[in-house]
Amino acid sequence: MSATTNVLSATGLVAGHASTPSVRGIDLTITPGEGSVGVIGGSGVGKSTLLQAITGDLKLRGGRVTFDGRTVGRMGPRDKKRFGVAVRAVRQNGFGGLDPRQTVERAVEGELSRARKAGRATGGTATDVLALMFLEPRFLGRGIRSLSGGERQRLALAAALSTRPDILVLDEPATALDQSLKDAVVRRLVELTTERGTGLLVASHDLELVSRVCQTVHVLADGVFVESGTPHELLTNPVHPVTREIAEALPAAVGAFR
Ligand SMILES: Nc1ncnc2c1ncn2[C@@H]1O[C@H](COP(=O)(O)OP(=O)(O)OP(=O)(O)O)[C@@H](O)[C@H]1O
Repeated sequence: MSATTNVLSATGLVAGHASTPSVRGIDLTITPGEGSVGVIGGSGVGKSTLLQAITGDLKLRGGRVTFDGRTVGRMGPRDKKRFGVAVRAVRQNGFGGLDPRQTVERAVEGELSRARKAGRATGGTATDVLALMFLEPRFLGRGIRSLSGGERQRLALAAALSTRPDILVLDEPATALDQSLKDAVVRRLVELTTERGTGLLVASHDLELVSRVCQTVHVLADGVFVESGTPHELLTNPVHPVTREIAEALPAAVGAFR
């Protein structure tokens, strides 16, 4: 895969659920193999809305989203199918596209089978998929609905990773995890996406997480990007008051990034 294929790009994106759009004039590019992009901002600023708009799950009010040069909202069935496999999203509190009525094993097997049919090299079993996110084989027989929030979050991440997408879009990927699991999950995410050249877009209110995963970070406030930079730049020299507030709220223990 060359660095210029399978690029997901938003230009002048405007989107929202209510009458006033939550996000406006957003420009964003995720290029597989060229580092991860983070969107940081407080509660309700529009992070999930932005991610839904970028993945084609929410109609745009303005602007354009393209994947590999094709406009996402206007794809024919073939391109749409390809897009669905190439760009995987794990929503906040979601099931990662898995059917919550199924057992973990059945859902993961279905996922692997779809990925194989789409020509994605999965080369593993359902047990291997669970191991990606430190879930033991004993979970295979469990119903997805019966999982705890943290188990479900890790299953959704593992399932998305198992299909080897070109781009992974994650909305608050670690909110349900305790600190030690969060550390392990973040390390694994960085390791796998770096090794595979997966483009990663992560939205979170958690600057520590975003700083550890992303090379470029955009600060979202009042629906617009107010500042962008590397995590180090935003932490050491925050310019916008919102960035300053977020940086100052970070525990001193994250001094490695300052
Ligand atoms: N389905 C919906 N219908 C109406 N309004 C919505 C809907 N989903 C989100 N909103 C509103 O859109 C705005 C942006 O919400 P969004 O979920 O994108 O924010 P967020 O930054 O992801 O927040 P959080 O960090 O709390 O999850 C909020 O005012 C929210 O109440």
